Amino acid sequence: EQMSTDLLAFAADIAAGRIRIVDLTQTLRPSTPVIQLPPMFAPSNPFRIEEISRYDERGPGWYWNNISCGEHTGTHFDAPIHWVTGKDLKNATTDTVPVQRFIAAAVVIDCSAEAKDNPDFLLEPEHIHAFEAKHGRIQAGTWVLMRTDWSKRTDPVEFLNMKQDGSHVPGPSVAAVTFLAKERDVAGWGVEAVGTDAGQAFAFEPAFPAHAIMHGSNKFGLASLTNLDQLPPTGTVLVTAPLKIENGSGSPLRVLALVAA
Ligand SMILES: O=C(O)C(=O)c1ccccc1S
Ligand SMILES: [Mn+2]
Repeated sequence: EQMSTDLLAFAADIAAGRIRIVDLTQTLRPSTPVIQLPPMFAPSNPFRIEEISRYDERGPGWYWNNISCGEHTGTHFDAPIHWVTGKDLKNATTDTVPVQRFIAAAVVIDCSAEAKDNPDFLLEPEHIHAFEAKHGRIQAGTWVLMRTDWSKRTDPVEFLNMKQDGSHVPGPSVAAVTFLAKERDVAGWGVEAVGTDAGQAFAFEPAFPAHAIMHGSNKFGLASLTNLDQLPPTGTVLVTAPLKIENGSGSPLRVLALVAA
């Protein structure tokens, strides 16, 4: 097929605001919530930033910091190698996934009303069918983003919503993940919550289906997204390039959405 885009005209459209860039990234700071696992499992470290110098005796002409955090912190990318189901896949780490896969179309399924009433709301195939009836079939290689407005919960306690029996945050059912991975061959699955699976997904079969099935099918995850309410249901192009960490399972990243103005 002939290339359909004049790249310089595309750049001019961005500069002129004819293409809007929406930042889907949460600001990364020490208070950024990280996934809460049961105490028997090793935890992910929170984000840390320590000043090296700030135009002072430690470095008169410059300001810089040391930073550290788990790969799965804040708005982050899940590579297929992250889950045991993807452990034998080729080109499945952050440094080996073909970069062609880091720019792709996206659709947004709005579940904000349902999630407002029920923190344990699960996206089911019926919701996907209703979306497609209205907006057309989800094309192969497209990201599917679940809008829940969960990122509006700026208090980390509210955002994690931990109770005695674990976290209560929305996500996809096993059937929905299976449909998206197997019947629609999507690029990956993205959410606003701290992780791509629902808070109670440890009890699903298979457990953590958005990880087990998406990564086992060589697909990606995006977690802790924000501003999905600024995107149309279809027509967005996402830029999702993680840090090129050798053998990395994921990384914090800046997720940019390109939308026709
Ligand atoms: O990938 C993640 O950030 C994530 O959600 C996760 C990470 C490790 C273990 C379980 C989960 S559920
Ligand atoms: Mn992750």
